[in-house]
Amino acid sequence: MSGDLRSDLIAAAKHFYDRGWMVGTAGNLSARLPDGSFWITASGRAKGQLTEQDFIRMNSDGAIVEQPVADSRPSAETSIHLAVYNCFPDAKACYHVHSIEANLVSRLTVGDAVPLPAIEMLKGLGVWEENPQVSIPLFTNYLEVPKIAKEIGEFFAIGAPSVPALLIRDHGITVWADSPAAAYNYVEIVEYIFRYTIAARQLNLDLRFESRD
Ligand SMILES: CSCCC(=O)C(=O)COP(=O)(O)O
Ligand SMILES: [Zn+2]
Repeated sequence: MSGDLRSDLIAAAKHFYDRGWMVGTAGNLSARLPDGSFWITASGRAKGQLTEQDFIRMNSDGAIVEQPVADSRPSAETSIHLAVYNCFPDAKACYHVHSIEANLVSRLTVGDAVPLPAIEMLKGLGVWEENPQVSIPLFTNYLEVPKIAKEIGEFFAIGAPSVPALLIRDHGITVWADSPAAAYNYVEIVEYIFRYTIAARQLNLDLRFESRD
């Protein structure tokens, strides 16, 4: 049955909603099936109360292949999920949430990449280095979502980022992973790092690495 992944998405959305990251219908989640199609949240649904009827199955060309509720529409940000799946063939889940911290961090950054503090939690995003110097790419939040998706696709066509995540300014994060469980963890880790970044800023902490020499 192709609907099994929806239970993972429902549980994740409920958790993210409870954390305050998917309030007021914000955010969208998708998970990809072995045939390349993916379940994605229908647009405008309350993410803390999803049921299996609140999803639409799309193919890799962006066409609807299964629609449990006739008048539902796929997420307004489906083009971003398509861009991610197109750029990262191993991605099996793509999660997008809106948190206050992500929005604040995007305002603290002038350029097109958010430098991440060199903290242990980076290992959870696959960064196993001494004093890692990594960043999350930051994209402009155009009103026209396909324009955001186009810039994401063009950027990742050049090369994969150090971490499986991106930030859209004044909007929110998107992560991708080889399973729904891993995408869930990536959202939690990125949000932790952003909370850390805001707290460090409030304490006037210098986040650059300092040796004892
Ligand atoms: C108040 S949410 C505004 C739209 C958005 O950014 C979002 O993530 C939810 O859009 P969807 O069409 O997926 O419900
Ligand atoms: Zn959004």
